[in-house]
Amino acid sequence: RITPTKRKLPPSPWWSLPVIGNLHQLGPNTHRSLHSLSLRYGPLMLLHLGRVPVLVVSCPEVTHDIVKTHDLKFANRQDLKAIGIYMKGGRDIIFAPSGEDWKNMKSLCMMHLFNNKMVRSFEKLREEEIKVITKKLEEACSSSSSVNLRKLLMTLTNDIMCRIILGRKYNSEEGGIDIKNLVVTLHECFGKFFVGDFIPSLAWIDRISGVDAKMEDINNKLNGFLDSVVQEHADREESSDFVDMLLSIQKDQTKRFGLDRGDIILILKDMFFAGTLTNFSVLEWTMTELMRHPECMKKLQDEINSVSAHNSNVTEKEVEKMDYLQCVIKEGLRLHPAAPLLSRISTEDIKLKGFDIAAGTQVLINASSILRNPAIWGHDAEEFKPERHIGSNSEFIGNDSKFLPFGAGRRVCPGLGFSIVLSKLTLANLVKRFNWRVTVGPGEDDKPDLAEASSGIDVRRKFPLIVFPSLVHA
Ligand code: HEM
Repeated sequence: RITPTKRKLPPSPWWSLPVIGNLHQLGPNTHRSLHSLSLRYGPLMLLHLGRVPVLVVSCPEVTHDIVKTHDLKFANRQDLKAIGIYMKGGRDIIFAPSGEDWKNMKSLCMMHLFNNKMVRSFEKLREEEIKVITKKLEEACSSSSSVNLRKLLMTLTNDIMCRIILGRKYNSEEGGIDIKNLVVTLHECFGKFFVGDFIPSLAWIDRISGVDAKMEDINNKLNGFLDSVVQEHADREESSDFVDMLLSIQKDQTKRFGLDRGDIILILKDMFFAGTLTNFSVLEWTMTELMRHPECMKKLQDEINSVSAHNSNVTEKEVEKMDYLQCVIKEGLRLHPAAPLLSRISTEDIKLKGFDIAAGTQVLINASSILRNPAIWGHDAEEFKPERHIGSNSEFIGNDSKFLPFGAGRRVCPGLGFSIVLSKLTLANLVKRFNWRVTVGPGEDDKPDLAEASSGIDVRRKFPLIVFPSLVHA
């Protein structure tokens, strides 16, 4: 290990308090506070959150070192109390340390859910569900009533995921438990401040304040619900969805890699936990930006109409020909990455940009700060400008460390292909069929706001996007 006296440490804010360290310098939107601090202390900055050293990275060069060059040494994520409650000692994909089990589970999801062929096979299902929401929007148009677009998009993405993963929809309209409400509450619990994570000697405060118990409670509810769904599948003959596939692997004794009921529940929980809020949030933010930039909305409408001239819904084949749509989605994700902070932990002592980083240092890559950096994106970095992506080589997969809305390296998001197809199809249909306003009639300031709210993991609009749609060809 590097001896403390010889260490060259990254800059730290000078105002660090006893016991809490730099905790008081973080506001409710952590990615924003970290960005402001990095403007003063540089793109590689060491904070002390209570007793925990946290390296904050806000530049693509060091990000590349972490997620590519030294990927193996940064392959694990930080260990938090909420994660312990979520995993209950089991094996999952999002938080588990990288190793054989994690690799097998991730490959299993890639093979049976997220490879290109599987993603394409869900085309009809996606188109059916999009028709359901366009019908609801048409009804709102005819009665000139407002629509909570967040609620609609959340239902859409959740219904699609439920059908693909669990075989049918689980929402309040279908009766019974609404899985998305459980997932949203679980996310909110992750966003709560667990004192014990940073000041272990004060961990008792979490028990008294009830954050532990609330998280345990919601986690148990979600586990219980998923367990009952798995049992329903185990009790029937037919085999058609992802749960059936997981159960068949569990039964197959010849497989090198075995799954038990706890593993199956954790994999399913991961899919909903990682896929629910991210998907709708990207769509809600992109619609927000399009409504704030009518010239971009018009350009997108023109592209969609030129490729998809008929009167019915846009299809996936058509969407693939739309270059500007791709730029719009990239720009939406650039300004509003659903997961603005990528979490890692160093497993060995290492040098980064000449600084000594000790093993066990938590690392937060501030993807959102990199995605808005004027030195990278130009003086108009804060502006929504899809044209900046025309001819760009930055792919969603994380080949370019300045554009990492889905992360990169071995921990890259496995659901990205699925999400991009869904985002494109949904957006194309919403924009082709409807005009959008935030007020009933022509208003002076007809623009949705950009206020953010962070749950600690994701960043969504602070207030749901309430809109008045009208039919384009009315
Ligand atoms: C627009 C939608 C989405 C966005 C923006 C997004 C973004 C991300 C990001 C930034 C990460 C962290 C990557 C890293 O640390 O390098 C991640 C991880 C992950 N995502 Fe997504 N995601 C989306 C949709 C989904 C969906 C639909 C699923 C599954 C149904 C999913 C499953 C996962 C899983 C399992 C991980 C953990 C991967 C690992 O640790 O190896 N995501 N996602």
